[in-house]
Amino acid sequence: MGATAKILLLGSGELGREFVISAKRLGAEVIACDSYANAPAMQVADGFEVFSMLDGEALGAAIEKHRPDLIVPEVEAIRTEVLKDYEDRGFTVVPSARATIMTMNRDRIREVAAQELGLRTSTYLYAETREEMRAAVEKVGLPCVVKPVMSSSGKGQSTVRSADAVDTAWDYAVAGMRGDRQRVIVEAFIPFDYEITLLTIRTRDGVLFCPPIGHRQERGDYQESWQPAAMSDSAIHAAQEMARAVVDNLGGYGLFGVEFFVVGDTVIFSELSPRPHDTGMVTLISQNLTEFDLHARAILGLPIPGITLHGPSASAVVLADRDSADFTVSGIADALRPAAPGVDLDVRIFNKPTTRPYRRMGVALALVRDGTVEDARAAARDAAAKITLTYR
Ligand SMILES: Nc1ncnc2c1ncn2[C@@H]1O[C@H](COP(=O)(O)OP(=O)(O)OP(=O)(O)O)[C@@H](O)[C@H]1O
Ligand SMILES: NCC(=O)N[C@@H]1O[C@H](COP(=O)([O-])[O-])[C@@H](O)[C@H]1O
Ligand SMILES: [Mg+2]
Repeated sequence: MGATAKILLLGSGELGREFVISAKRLGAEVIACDSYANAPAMQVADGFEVFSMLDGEALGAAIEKHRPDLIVPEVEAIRTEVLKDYEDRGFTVVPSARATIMTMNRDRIREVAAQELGLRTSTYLYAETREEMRAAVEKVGLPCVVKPVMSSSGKGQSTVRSADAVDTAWDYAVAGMRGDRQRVIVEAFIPFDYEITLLTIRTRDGVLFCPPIGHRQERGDYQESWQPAAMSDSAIHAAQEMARAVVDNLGGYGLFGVEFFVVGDTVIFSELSPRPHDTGMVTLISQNLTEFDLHARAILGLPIPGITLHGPSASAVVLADRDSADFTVSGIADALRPAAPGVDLDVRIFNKPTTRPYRRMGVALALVRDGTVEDARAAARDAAAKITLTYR
């Protein structure tokens, strides 16, 4: 086929879909994998495979069948030991098998950040039983945040505000955890002023940063994001140095979404994704190169001469509210009509085959040429509100 590189994409959601488009524009061939057919990235890829990424045998079989130049994880939940195995046999895992193992397990990345690198994090303890969790909550203090060590997008996460809530939080964490380790992290609740994602790109020519992205989360899941987040120079510098330390420790090439809480001028490391981040979808309108373009260039060894911001920008999510396999999406024309001049609007509709409560089905994007980040946030929220899901 004469492709520049053959990529096996592990996970085929909305982030994968945009990544496939970016990689294909640079001549790559992409085989998209996920646990269900017709996933968003499969719809735009060269080929697809349907299997659970947690099934080590099926994962190995897909790697053997396609013999990709690059294995690119798109979700956290992957049988990562298999990736390590194939890396040892000479395959390239993006950014590295170790990075996928460390970040899939909150306790492992926390140990690297807090113990090995000495970065500031929330106070934390681990627990493997209800009783241990009760003791951990007492030591860490109230309020605190409880999360399964293996989970993402807020699954199994809750905030404990009183001692009576310990049982409910434990049960919720156990129900929301994935993988075979019944273990939670109990973190002191950080009353942050704001939180950011710092998109950090590790390339052969060094480490690059995008302007910081602010975001708002509900139920541990992102609702809106904006760029640039207003931050002091010293806070940006502190976040960049922490992000650099973490990505250099993890190694490999690619884009990482490094999450921080900010209190005054104090920057606290939270966690990171060794791949494009959901809050980074704002870069689909805000930058000359999107986070997906940057990931593709970094892993293909292509130059990134500069990252420029077009102006204050924002993204706002479109969520479903029930389970359905028969629904339509409408209102796109209204969503794309700006209420004011000087505002660019766009949408991404993911075409997921089914809905479920709070499932992200699309995102609205806004860029204001002559205005503020607040204007961009309002424009993105208004556009998202115009998109409706009708269930049949
Ligand atoms: N210790 C904490 N104090 C205050 N808020 C917190 C704390 N930990 C998490 N949160 C809130 O919950 C959100 C989700 O937490 P976190 O990023 O750890 O979960 P996640 O499941 O990995 O999410 P994702 O996979 O979407 O990144 C954070 O962005 C923040 O808003
Ligand atoms: N915070 C991680 C994240 O945003 N991941 C993105 O969501 C998809 C899963 O969506 P689904 O649960 O709707 O299938 C993943 O495939 C990825 O694109
Ligand atoms: Mg997070």
